[in-house]
Amino acid sequence: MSKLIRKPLNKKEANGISLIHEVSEDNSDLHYVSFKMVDLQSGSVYQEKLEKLECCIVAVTGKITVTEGENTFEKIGTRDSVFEKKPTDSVYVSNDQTFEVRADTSARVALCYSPSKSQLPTKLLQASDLGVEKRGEGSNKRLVHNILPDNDPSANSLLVVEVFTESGNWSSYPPHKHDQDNLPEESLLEETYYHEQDPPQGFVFQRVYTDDRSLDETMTVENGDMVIVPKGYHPVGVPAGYTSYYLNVMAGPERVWKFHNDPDHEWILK
Ligand SMILES: O=C(O)C[C@@H](O)[C@H](O)C(=O)CO
Repeated sequence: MSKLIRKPLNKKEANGISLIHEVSEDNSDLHYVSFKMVDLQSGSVYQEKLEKLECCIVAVTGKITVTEGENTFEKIGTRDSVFEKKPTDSVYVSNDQTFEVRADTSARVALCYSPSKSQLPTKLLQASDLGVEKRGEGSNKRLVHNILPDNDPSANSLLVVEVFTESGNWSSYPPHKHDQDNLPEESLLEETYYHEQDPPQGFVFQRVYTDDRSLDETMTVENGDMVIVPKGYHPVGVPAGYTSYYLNVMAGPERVWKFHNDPDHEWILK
């Protein structure tokens, strides 16, 4: 199996917490992005003290109460399934802060991390304030919820977005990459994908490849899998009958999303 794909851990920890995914510098080739997905039983509490990292706490499903110092955001979260396609609530917590996530209902919570040295205010990223985009045309259409886009100054290095791609469509397509620290031409952003499909027995195909094909992995990605994109193009194809969801986390030396399309396939945009 490719070292870029991760199957759910489903590791039951203490007090009603299950670790679904943990991606970090210790177990991947990533240096900027790290990620945890946890399931919380109703009433359970997840606590963490951040060092020189910032964190976007995404209420993927269910309702949670997030506390950091004097800040309390009660019963946030908007959906029982991502496939309700409603934007959801998140909370930004900066470096050197300690936060707590209490599950008001059973909840799946994404913890999206990247480097941060200059502390910014803790902030609720309210669902109703998120930018929603309908991108693409033909069989290249997708729906994008911008949770922490690069034009939102709430974070130092973190970018978070979720994408819905319907039956028979492609996304992250035409294939693009952002693996060169060469602004204004291209930015260097590592990326992770947390995938779900509806109905859940579905799968999508994702290819991660470089111009010189020194990296060229095509993966069958199933419900709950993660894909790690340290570099290269990373298109996703969705078979007929299924809807794809993925949550992207990106980070790099500059908080700018400036991608470069694969010149072999850019013609489809014309
Ligand atoms: O536009 C899309 O299809 C989503 C992708 O841009 C995805 O968020 C990504 O690959 C970001 O680099």
